Amino acid sequence: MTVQGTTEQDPSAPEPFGARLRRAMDARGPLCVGIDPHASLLRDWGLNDDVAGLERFSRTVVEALADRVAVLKPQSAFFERFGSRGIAVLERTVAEARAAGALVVMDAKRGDIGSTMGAYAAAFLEPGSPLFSDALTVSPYLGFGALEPAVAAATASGSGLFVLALTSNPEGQEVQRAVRTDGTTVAATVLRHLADRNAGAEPLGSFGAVVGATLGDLSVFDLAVNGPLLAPGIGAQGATPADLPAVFGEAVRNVVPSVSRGVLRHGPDTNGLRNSAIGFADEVRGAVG
Ligand SMILES: O=C(O)c1cc(=O)[nH]c(=O)n1[C@@H]1O[C@H](COP(=O)(O)O)[C@@H](O)[C@H]1O
Repeated sequence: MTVQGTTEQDPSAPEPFGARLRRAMDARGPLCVGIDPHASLLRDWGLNDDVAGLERFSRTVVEALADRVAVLKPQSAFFERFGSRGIAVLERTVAEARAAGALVVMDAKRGDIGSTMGAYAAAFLEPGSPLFSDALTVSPYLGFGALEPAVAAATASGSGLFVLALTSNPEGQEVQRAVRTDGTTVAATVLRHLADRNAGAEPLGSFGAVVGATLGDLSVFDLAVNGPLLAPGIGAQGATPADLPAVFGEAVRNVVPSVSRGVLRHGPDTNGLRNSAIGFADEVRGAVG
């Protein structure tokens, strides 16, 4: 309910993801490290490409980083490839990372018709679910409105979404930069929906966009969605923290740069992982101010 221009908060409502993320970014620096247990990384770490190797890898990343980086982002595919035992490792990874103080963004890129989207929302955004996470990556390419059950679940549980808008891979452009009959691009439409969802939220909305750090000048897009901008592509895909101001302009203050292999290649030594993450976080602070 709105009273004299302020929004009355239900004191029993969970704190929204956007507020929790802003605090974590201020306290720990704006950095997300991806947990992507590639078979090649398991090998490089001296681990077998099996469930035990997956568990050791994920535990090591959580032990090294969950008490110091703002966000950890497990990539579900690398766990799913081991079937139910891999999913069990993912469940433990999420729980242990959250218990150690990191916000967990589940990178599962889900998106389906609304009635099925409700089941994905139940899996990742409802408290009590074994894979409950602070936020989920979702695809709007069945229509932004099809994501409504996830928006509703996130609002109820104080979690968030990161909606694919302008992805870091070059192939994304044929879909995302396609021009609609009204002359706007598909990506601009996704960004506008996000701005609507986040209107009035303080200090930051809970509905973020995924916008690749690899994309060069994005000034034709209105990135002022009052929500976080998850920016993968730093490190292995060639972008650097120094690129962020030129890519994001004024919106850079809401960017959460994301690095996976660029940090993970410094394992299994926990100090190697920590120093790499600290190095990226310092570079981001230097570039963003
Ligand atoms: O949603 C994502 O995180 C994502 C979106 C995108 O546009 N590009 C992108 O690379 N990602 C993910 O970010 C991670 C990038 O990993 P690195 O290239 O190793 O840093 C992978 O887990 C990708 O699936």
